[in-house]
Amino acid sequence: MNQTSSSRAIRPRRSVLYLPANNSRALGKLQGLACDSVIFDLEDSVVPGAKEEARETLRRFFKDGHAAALPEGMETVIRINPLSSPWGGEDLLAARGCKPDAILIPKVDAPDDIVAVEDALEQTDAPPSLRLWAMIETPKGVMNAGQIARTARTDGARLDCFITGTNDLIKETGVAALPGRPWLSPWLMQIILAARAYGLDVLDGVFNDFRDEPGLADECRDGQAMGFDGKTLIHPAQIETANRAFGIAPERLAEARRITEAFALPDNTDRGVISLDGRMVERLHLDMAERLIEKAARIAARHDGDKET
Ligand SMILES: CC(C)(COP(=O)(O)OP(=O)(O)OC[C@H]1O[C@@H](n2cnc3c(N)ncnc32)[C@H](O)[C@@H]1OP(=O)(O)O)[C@@H](O)C(=O)NCCC(=O)NCCSC(=O)C[C@H](O)C(=O)O
Ligand SMILES: [Mg+2]
Repeated sequence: MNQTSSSRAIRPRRSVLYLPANNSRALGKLQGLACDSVIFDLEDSVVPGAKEEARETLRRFFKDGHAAALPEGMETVIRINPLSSPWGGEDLLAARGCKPDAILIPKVDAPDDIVAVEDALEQTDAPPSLRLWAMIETPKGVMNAGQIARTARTDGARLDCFITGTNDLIKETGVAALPGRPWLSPWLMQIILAARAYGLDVLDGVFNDFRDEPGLADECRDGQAMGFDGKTLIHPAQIETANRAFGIAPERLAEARRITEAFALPDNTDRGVISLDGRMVERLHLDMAERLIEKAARIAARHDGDKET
């Protein structure tokens, strides 16, 4: 069955932090961070000569229980190198052995790149709960985004989330990296549309200037308005800004509650459309309000978990 954006699982992915898998100091910091997800990177932040060391550091991190001890609800993702690269096969085996929540495939050009990883995982009896995330960051990836997202419809599919790789897209296309992303945005919107057509989450690319908080806040605001679920990050200093931008403001939550309460009134239970404060409100708005309330509850649960640790 096709999963639509209103039926997909709700999982806060406001702030998704990359961390080079061979950076032990950064790994040691994770426990105290409030990001919703972490991506342990074996790809671009690790030079070829350090790939094996990075895999080994990651294996130990998971084996010694450090991943299990992360704050409740923090999702763990491992970014492997492409299967077509000299490191991809070993990375996939190492990632599978770590048992993260998801494996992130970079530079996905076409559906076959997802299918190849799914097939390889089948050989290892990977549990059905292991998800796949895909980076859309090449011209072909953008052009084929709909077909790639469509693989999520097949039986046993693992694809769950797209990430836009804006640095690679800028490199591959020569598009200007300007504030407000005027030329990049049409491609980002295309990726968002493809993800939504098949019920996937979709995350915005990184903001490289990690000391420019106002710049990050602007880009997060734009990303949220474009429809992204959250932002990928490179530095702990960026987490709070992303959590705020992709979180749920009290006014939005209050409005959602008013919509659910209005539809629950005896006069309105059988009505498809009602009037609220001079505005038309339909059942699709009720669906949106219910999802927003559930998402707010999941975010609150994340923070309760943070307090306990
Ligand atoms: C960008 C950095 C290299 C900056 O590092 P550094 O100069 O060490 O920063 P600070 O001195 O300000 O760090 C302060 C402390 O915070 C820890 N730290 C830094 N970054 C992280 C992190 N990502 N996760 C956890 N902890 C972190 C430092 O260890 C310091 O701690 P301490 O020493 O105890 O004081 C660095 O931030 C970094 O490496 N970031 C991640 C880079 C990365 O993963 N890049 C690849 C993913 S982005 C990408 O590929 C985009 C995509 O594919 C595309 O195409 O767009
Ligand atoms: Mg990239």
